[in-house]
Amino acid sequence: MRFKQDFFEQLTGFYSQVAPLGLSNPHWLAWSHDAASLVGLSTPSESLLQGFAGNQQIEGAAYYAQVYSGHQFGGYTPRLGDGRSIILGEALGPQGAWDVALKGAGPTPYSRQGDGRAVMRSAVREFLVSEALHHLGVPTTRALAVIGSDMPVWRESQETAATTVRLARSHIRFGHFEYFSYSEQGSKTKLKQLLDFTITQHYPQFSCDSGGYIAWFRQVVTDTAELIALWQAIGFAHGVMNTDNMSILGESFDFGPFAFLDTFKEDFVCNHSDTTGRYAFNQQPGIGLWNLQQLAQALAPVIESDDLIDALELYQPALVRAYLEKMGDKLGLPERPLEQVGASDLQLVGGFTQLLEKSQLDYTNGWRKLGALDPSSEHCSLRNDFIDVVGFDHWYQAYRARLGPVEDVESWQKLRDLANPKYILRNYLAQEAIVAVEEGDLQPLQDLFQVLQKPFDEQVDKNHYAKRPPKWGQGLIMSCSS
Ligand SMILES: Nc1ncnc2c1ncn2[C@@H]1O[C@H](COP(=O)(O)OP(=O)(O)OP(=O)(O)O)[C@@H](O)[C@H]1O
Repeated sequence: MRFKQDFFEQLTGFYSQVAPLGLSNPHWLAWSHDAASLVGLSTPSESLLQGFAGNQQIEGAAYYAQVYSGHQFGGYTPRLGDGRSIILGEALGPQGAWDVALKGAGPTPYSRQGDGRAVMRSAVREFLVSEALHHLGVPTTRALAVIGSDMPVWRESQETAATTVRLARSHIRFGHFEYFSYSEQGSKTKLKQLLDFTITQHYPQFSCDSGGYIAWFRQVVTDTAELIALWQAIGFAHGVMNTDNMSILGESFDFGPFAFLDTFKEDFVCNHSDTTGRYAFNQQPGIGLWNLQQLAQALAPVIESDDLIDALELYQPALVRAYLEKMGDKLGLPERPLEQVGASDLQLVGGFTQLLEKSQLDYTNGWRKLGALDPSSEHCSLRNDFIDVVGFDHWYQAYRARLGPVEDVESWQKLRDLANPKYILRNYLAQEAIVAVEEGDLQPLQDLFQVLQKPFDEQVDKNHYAKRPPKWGQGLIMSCSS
């Protein structure tokens, strides 16, 4: 790997240098060839293993933990920072540079009471979901590998430590801006420095002046809206949308108790600690805006408030536009100007998801089946899946009216398969793979990973990966202690 160290060299005072503690008896648990190629790597090697485990220095790496703060469950925590993640620098790849971070590499000055470690199950989950989301077409941080070890770590019981090697185009979070806005006692210097760095590195189309700043913020607002629209379309619940978990680049970031919806439930909560449902599935769009409002407040010392407020107005329309575009693809609707069909298309989408919810049907499979039907036929085979058959008939009538004539049904169905994935990372599948890893068998993890890399394809002999959870896995919520 070849590194540049722009963050490290240009933003002194925004991080602490820290050495990883190392892992005993490290071994590869997972490796993503696709992610590895982004930083010019092809195959795993012993020296990479020892390097990523923190047992050996990696040439050119700087080893630092960034400082940031953030709103957690609505309350402001003035100082967070990378408590268990050490960044090596920006690795140069064929399509640009990627931050490489060792998540779970040991304590840092920001660890507070934590041990700086990640347990195997959470490292494997982060690996799988990062790569799964990427292959579903959702912007996300990537995962290059997971290193396991025999090092004991205590959570609710004894587990083993592991490290996820994370790639991110940037690790800058909303919380970085909050930290440098609120902790510098009125000095705008660092906030401006961070803003200029972000723009120069990641938004070269904008200038580092007042016009460029507001153009940049407008872009952040729409990028965030579009990301959340994709989550809603694909049925992904993040679970902990704190502002320190929001990437400034609008990528999915920091995976804890996340879940893809199985049985559709609009207000599904995937996080045990979220007792009020703040981060419920149907709250995500509103929370995205709330988080942007916090970011705007942090930026107020350097961008005019009126401009920030105007930019926030872009959020709702951008989200609706992106959501309707995605759902229109799922439904196969012919394109029409949004002003004409926006409201009725939203009703059509809502009508279908309500039917799914009433009949407790699976979100992903429900859409996949819809895309496989013959819309030229008045009789829909799908109707028997629904309890509310009359409701379904009404909906189907409205759907066909909006669709209009479909000439080539086969091509129409093929296009639907590209919009309605067959394979998602169901919690029970992740759990089965994790249990196998605990028992020393890596095959189920590798097989699952293989399937998730082609989520839209019909894969021979892989139908069981598309099945709804067995009883033990229904509504499975993962532990938050990671
Ligand atoms: N075991 C741990 N030891 C030290 N710090 C921790 C530990 N677990 C979480 N933290 C810190 O607590 C804060 C909130 O944790 P959160 O789970 O949101 O992040 P994370 O998953 O650890 O890291 P990231 O946001 O980089 O993916 C972060 O500052 C994080 O570094």
